[in-house]
Amino acid sequence: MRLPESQVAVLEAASATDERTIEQLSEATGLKPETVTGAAFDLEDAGLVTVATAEAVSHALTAEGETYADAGLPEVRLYRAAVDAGADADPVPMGEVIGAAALDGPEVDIALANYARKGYGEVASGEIRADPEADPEADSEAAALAALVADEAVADDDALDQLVRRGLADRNERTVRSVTLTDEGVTALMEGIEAAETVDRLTPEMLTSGEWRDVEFTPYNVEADAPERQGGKVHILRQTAERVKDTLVGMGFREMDGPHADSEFWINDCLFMPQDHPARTHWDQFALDVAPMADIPEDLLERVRSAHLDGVGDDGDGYHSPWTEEVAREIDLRGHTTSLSMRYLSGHEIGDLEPPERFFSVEKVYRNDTLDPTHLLEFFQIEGWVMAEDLSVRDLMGTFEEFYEQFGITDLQFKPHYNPYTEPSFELFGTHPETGELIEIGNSGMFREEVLRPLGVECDVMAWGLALERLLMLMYGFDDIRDVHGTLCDLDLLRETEVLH
Ligand SMILES: N[C@@H](Cc1ccccc1)C(=O)O
Repeated sequence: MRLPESQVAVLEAASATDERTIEQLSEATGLKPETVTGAAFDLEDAGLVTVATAEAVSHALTAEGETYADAGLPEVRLYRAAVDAGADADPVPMGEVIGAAALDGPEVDIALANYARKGYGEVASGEIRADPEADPEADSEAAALAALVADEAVADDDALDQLVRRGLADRNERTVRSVTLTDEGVTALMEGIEAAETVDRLTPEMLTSGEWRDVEFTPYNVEADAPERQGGKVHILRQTAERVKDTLVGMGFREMDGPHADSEFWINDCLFMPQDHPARTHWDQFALDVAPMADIPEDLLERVRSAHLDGVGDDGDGYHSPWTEEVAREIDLRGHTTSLSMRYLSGHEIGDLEPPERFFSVEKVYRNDTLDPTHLLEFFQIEGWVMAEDLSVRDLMGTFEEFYEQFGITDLQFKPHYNPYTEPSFELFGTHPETGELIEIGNSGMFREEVLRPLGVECDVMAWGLALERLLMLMYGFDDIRDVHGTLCDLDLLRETEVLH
């Protein structure tokens, strides 16, 4: 029988009586594990070996686990310190024992929670008691921890599970394949096997010398285990942002850009947000301690000031509240990209605009929110507006329906809303594909006269700010935005999520 060299090597290293793992065979033959796996599968196809598959579980200490392996589990340290302080006879003040146990920060809570659970004693009204019968030497979690450090097998599954639950160890699973010779394999070996020299890659030398004509090529085995390679790829949020941009360009929009740190004038004042109104802090913007903005167009500044103080039009009315240029010139990180819409609509960005016009941006905004599954301190807003004669709310709704449909979202819901700068205003909602919950995906409306007049716009403008991350949640079913970006992101999720087209 003639077989490729690698198969001959594996066959010779395998045994009819003992299972040999791919790892062992790789060591015995000097071949790479993936080559051995490929050869083993080919030999199995030829009936010469069997390949068995098993899941092997192993545990490795986390950094926290390593710390406790050195210093001792917090609850054990607490018990020892309590006994030293005499708490096995009479209760002792907590503070004293915690100090003596050298427990610090979160370790205190960890120690207390596990102290009671393991029956080391109890803590009540600031005093600690230690059960004289308890034996820290018999602590099964401490024993499992010590065994893991020493690289020894741990038989106590409950203790291991508990370490994993406490975040002190990680559980790893991997597939282990083992090879055994079949009767045919043994016979073939006894009859003698000739190694056919095979070639696994074509080289330029083989081509020039003509040697390629005579060699035997190793067949590809696409099922062979191979090391996983993580190539770089464009972040899913960025991919979606690009798709949103393409979609809006396809709908006839042009892109706006502008400063992330901008004056309150463009962020708030142009939007008819009174300077002393909670709406100004409602954005909870990040204020920057930098020089105020000097170059605000004087005529526009004056018109905006007058809109705030006296209102717009004959029967207009202002806010009757203080308005100062100083506040208007202060710099914040923008809490929305509506600042860009103001810059463009004012004519100061790319000159005066004639209706109809459509603009958008997909850009970062910053808000001092509390982090939770649907909020980050920075996120991407899909800003947009349409300037035209005689726009109605139906145009606004129709535009959203057309836009979201491109992303497979067809169940939009609208809720009346209030913004100081639009009338009427609507919030948009979509249904989360996994949880079925309605989630807010955007805010919109028709800019009011008090916004448009000072900007010098004489026709209607409908506008919106949509959250890119929320769109992503509806498209992919993500339920925690912190998995997708920011410091807590889930790299495996990002690597494995298939891109939707
Ligand atoms: N600025 C609003 C969005 C919006 C833009 C334009 C008009 C209406 C609403 C927000 O951040 O929520």
